[in-house]
Amino acid sequence: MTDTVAAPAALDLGRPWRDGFAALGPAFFTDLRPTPLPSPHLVSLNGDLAAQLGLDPALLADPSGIAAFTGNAVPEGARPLASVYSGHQFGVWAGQLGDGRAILLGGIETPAHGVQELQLKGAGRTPYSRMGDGRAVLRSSIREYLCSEAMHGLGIPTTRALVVTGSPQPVRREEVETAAVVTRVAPSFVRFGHFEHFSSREQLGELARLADYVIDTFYPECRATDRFAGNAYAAFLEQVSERTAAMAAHWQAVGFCHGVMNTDNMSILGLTVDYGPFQFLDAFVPNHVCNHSDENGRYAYNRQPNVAYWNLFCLGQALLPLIGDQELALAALESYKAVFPRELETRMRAKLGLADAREGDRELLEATLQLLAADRVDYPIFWRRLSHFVAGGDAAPVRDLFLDRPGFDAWLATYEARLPADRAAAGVAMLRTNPKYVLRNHLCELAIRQAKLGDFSGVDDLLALVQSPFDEHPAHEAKAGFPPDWATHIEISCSS
Ligand SMILES: Nc1ncnc2c1ncn2[C@@H]1O[C@H](COP(=O)(O)OP(=O)(O)OP(=O)(O)O)[C@@H](O)[C@H]1O
Ligand SMILES: [Mg+2]
Repeated sequence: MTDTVAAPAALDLGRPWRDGFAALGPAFFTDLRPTPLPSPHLVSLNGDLAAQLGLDPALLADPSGIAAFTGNAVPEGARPLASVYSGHQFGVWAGQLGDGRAILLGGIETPAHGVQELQLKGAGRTPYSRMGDGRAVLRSSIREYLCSEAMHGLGIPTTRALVVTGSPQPVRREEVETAAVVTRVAPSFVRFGHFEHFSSREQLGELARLADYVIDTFYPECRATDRFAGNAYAAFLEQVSERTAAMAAHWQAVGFCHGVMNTDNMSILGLTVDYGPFQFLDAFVPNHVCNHSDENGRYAYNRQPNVAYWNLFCLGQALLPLIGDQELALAALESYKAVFPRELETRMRAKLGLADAREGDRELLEATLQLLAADRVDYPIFWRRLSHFVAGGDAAPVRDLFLDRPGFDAWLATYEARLPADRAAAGVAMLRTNPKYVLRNHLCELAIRQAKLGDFSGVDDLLALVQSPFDEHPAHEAKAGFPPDWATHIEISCSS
């Protein structure tokens, strides 16, 4: 008699699966199953998101759930696949890339959020892995999981993260680490790079098919537009430009550095996607570069808005065969230049507690940022302390952040004169705009160190904090404080 190991029963998520991306056909992906990992275990489960998706958290955390979200068993009804895309990396055409370690399970119908796709990141090699091992390490998976939810908690469009599982399987990076899989959730994982792929190969039928799918599913208003002489593809480019502008404005306002804004990491839905070497600013250093692999500082914090436009330009070029007229494509991209500054001003005005727009606001904002940059003031702490001051507190905790006290006093006088009459109300609004808890690098680092020792409580604690970043969490006061000195020495690279 031979030993047979019974395959784990396929998990039934209890939600209908919908063929969205998969219906595009085989030119767009390769059907394949994830590669199993040994002895999988739960690292952290996002119960809030599970509930929003209509999934039973207990089911996800039981052995069949862990097997499914590690890629060891395919859920009933899912159709796993890896998609092909191309892209510009660090400003250079990189040719074909694709999901080298991400496997899409498919889309599920949710009770309140339409169809949401589930994707496993780190689920094994695919035809697009090139030299890679198809894996993600525990460290980077925890960072992605927490940051997705931190962005969502801040109201920033993003892919979400449902669960992280880990395995003792060694994975070689700068040192030997262990494997993990993060399950991401989004209405679609289509990137600019998907369009660039088919356009660069002059596969115009596929290009149109992809654009039509994305427009009909996510931008149906483009079909009925009277803009651009009714050109739906130009209207689509304009919509994507506007969403990307809104996303970039959010990033700048909150002090988020993405780190790898390659066109293959730009979502066609304007979601923040691919959390690798990201960082939330500690000190306000406008040209801060968070990715240690980015030697030329292409993706520095203050370059992100221009890079987003550059990336949109690549998308525009890719869509040109469909739009059919270069002038129309350029006109569609123009919206970025109008929407980004408007969105940024709106966000920054909210951070300052200014409900309405007035003459001189731009100068006030410029002066604020110059003062912060000159003294490399801690960005989140400045805004939070300012919020408390406006809500009725003392100015001293804000003033203490600056070396240039006369400069600060002069700024404060201008600012106070501009504040609305109802300062208390402005202060309350500011406390809901300027987060107390930000997923700083050192907080991730501490939770990761603990997780590597098998204790995942630090991950769960941080998840709870970043999911309600504007609330007080008295037991975690220290996590709202200044970063320790060692935080400046944390080196985050593309290695993940
Ligand atoms: N360990 C790996 N194994 C296989 N392919 C990889 C690996 N790491 C990255 N890649 C691939 O290299 C390309 C660029 O990687 P990048 O770091 O932008 O993406 P990623 O972090 O893997 O994934 P995503 O963009 O889906 O979040 C992508 O095609 C990606 O799939
Ligand atoms: Mg990527």
